[in-house]
Amino acid sequence: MSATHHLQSLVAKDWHAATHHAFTNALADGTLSRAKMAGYLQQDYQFIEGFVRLLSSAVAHAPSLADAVPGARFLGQICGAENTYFLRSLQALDVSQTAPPAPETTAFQQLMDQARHSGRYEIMLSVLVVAEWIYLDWATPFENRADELPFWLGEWISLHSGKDFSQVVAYLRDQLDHVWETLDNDARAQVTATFTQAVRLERAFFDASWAGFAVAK
Ligand SMILES: Cc1ncc(CN)c(N)n1
Repeated sequence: MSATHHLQSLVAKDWHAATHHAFTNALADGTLSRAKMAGYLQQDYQFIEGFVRLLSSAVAHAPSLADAVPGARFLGQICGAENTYFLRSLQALDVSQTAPPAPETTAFQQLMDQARHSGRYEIMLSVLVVAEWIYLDWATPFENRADELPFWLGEWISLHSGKDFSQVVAYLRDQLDHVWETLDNDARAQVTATFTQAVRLERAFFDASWAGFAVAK
């Protein structure tokens, strides 16, 4: 079993809850209210800011240029198509680009900052793998529905499914699988704790999104 499958197996319950969530089910069948999607996007746009800094740091810590290039390409995708998606969606939903951070957002920002400041590639990867793999898992079964939905729902599925995004997740997992082999038991325990916490926070973020974040006009 690969290291990343082993880590996933340790948090199977939270993983399943985060990838089969009422929020994403409603998003994919088009029944998610505009207000819930708007609240989610306002919070998630703040998550993206920390994510970009974390991914940039992981690119800087990659052991070789070959290991860095797919991460740098993904950074371009987040800062390009994904950033534009947020701005277009928030505008279409007629809400502000900014909102006070919810506790679930702050918790994620703190974990990402901690991972970035650790200066350790494997800790950065632990958060990145969880964040992208969970999204690939929930979005992939809905890939064929994206075109029938309003763009602020459909494009969120398209951005997190398909061949290119699967390759991003495969790359991040491969990086973590390789570095895991070089780690001693203490370092593995720290990766496990970070991975576990990231999965918990993903689940909590969807729980709060489904309950409904306050929407800033
Ligand atoms: C909270 C969260 N986790 C992951 C992703 C996937 N990029 C996201 N947009 N937001």
